[in-house]
Amino acid sequence: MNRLLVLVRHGQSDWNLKNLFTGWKDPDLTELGVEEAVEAGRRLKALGLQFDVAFTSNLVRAQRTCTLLLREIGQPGIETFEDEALNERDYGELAGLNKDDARARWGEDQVHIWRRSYDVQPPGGESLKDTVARVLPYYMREILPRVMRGERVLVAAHGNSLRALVMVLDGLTPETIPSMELATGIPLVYRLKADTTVEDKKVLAA
Ligand SMILES: O=C(O)[C@@H](CO)OP(=O)(O)O
Repeated sequence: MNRLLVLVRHGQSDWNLKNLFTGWKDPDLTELGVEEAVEAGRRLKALGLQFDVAFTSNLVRAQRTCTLLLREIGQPGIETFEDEALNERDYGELAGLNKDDARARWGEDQVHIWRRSYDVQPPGGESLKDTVARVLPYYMREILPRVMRGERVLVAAHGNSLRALVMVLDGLTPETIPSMELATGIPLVYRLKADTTVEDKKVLAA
């Protein structure tokens, strides 16, 4: 059985380019972001991968990435579910601030803790732990059962909502997750075992 699960972070957004904390704000893709989404499709196509269903967030950068990728692999319009459970981590009061300005104001270490620690919340926002607490139930309820039925599943989402999933799939811990980064537009191709753990993982980097 297939049990194919592909995770892809959206292509570069306007706010990635401007180095702004984004969270639940809704900027579109840049030209490079569009190209990254198309390139992700090309890499999946080169492996002959096709999908039965796709999941994305309710933010435009992930939705467009999903649409562009599916068009590139010749599957526009397959069943696609949009849900805020897959949204980026909410960056609270940091949203819209420049990351370098934040480092100058609060210090490199504090900003790194807000961005990459497991359980420290940025002011007014979600920690990765909070993000896991909303992404994981959605994965268990909506995504995993389809993978287990042999459907080939695409998830186009965000750096931290996907770090939440990768943490669980790869068995990372609060100590090891801070060094885990997800590049824009690079598909992670998982095959799962019948017991829902990972049989095989490929990172489709250049
Ligand atoms: O700003 C954000 O929403 C995220 C992703 O772009 O940033 P970070 O990598 O700092 O978690």
